[in-house]
Amino acid sequence: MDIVETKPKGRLCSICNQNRAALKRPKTLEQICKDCFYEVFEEEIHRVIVDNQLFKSGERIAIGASGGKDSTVLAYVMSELNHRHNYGLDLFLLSVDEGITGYRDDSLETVKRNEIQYGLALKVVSYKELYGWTMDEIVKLIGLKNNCTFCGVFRRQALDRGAALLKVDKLVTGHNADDIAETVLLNILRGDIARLSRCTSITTGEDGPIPRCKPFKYTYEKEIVIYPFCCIMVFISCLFFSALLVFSLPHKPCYLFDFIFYAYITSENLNLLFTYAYFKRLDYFSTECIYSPNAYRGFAREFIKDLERIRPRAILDIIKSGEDFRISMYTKMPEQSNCERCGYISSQKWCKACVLLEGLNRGLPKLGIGRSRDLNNEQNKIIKQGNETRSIQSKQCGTLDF
Ligand SMILES: Nc1ncnc2c1ncn2[C@@H]1O[C@H](COP(=O)(O)OP(=O)(O)OP(=O)(O)O)[C@@H](O)[C@H]1O
Repeated sequence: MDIVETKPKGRLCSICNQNRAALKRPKTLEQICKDCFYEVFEEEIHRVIVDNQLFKSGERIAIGASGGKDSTVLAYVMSELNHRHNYGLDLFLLSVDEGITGYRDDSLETVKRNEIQYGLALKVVSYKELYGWTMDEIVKLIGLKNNCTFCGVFRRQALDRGAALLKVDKLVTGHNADDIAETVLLNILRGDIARLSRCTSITTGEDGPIPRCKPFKYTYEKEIVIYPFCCIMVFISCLFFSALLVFSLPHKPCYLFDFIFYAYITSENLNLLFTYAYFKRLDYFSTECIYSPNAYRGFAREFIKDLERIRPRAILDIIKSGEDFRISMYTKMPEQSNCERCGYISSQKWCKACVLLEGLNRGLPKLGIGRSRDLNNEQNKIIKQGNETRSIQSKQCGTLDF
């Protein structure tokens, strides 16, 4: 009996030219099949790891695991590549519990499932344990405005403290290309030259206690995941507009065929929208933080998404511009030393976390908020007073050693 080769219906994958294309890559606009997508997605990350010599065999690596899309995909891809390419790494999941009821408690449940699914040991450190405060308590005191400052500063240190407890050599985070482009733009908008000069580095903190790496530096967020909810919204709105277009024209019955055709095209395009986390059926938590009205970053994000729509390379170009910035020799850069209070790396006498914490403990939470040059005087005052009265008023930092 002759075997009749049946060609798959629809557009073929532009890489293997055999299977039906299942998505359009946001980065390159190529239409490719699922299997080729897995391969190029994972191998691009492997190349980034190898070309930048991110790890050495035998190293212990903590994966900052929030339970969100990026870090879940990172944990999955890192353990896959570790096996496939024999990196010889000892991988761990590290989560920070900020104490946000209805958000972080739920996402931590996801990380606990990932611990079992990927067979990686999990360590959780909490703000309560480290600082004596949960984000719920902080927001009760300060309200929603500026709460991201507390959360961001505390998380950065909490990750380092957790990594020190795990005795790891490096920490990896799921910051993706979109996050990095946003940060470049924000640092330009804020005139923060010190941060601008380091925010595009794939590895940071090499002079500090635990270097951090971003293996997703060149990975587009849209390739990691597009929420099914977004897709459903796209689907509904496409249907709505095609119906509007078709039925607003004369000779309605003649256009019924067009309507069905539009609906078909829409569902075809919808098929192209689902991405890595979706195809791989990864278990991640997909709710935004309930306390995150970070309007300025949100504005930068929207701006970059608009640029990306017109020119998909815009994200990579912004990162490239950030990398190529050269800082004038005459620009005064902050000198790094150590916090006199907790020993954490800092360019001031006290690190930002200690200043924020002192403000919270004294019932003056706004003292730690604001531009750093306005803060120096305030900080010095707090430090002076803090040294005099700390034993009476301060809650102690947690017992975890840094
Ligand atoms: N609570 C946390 N515990 C551990 N790691 C965290 C935590 N929050 C953030 N991270 C790390 O920092 C990275 C960037 O986090 P951020 O919240 O800025 O972005 P995100 O795009 O929402 O990431 P994700 O989808 O992984 O939550 C995360 O991918 C993760 O590696």
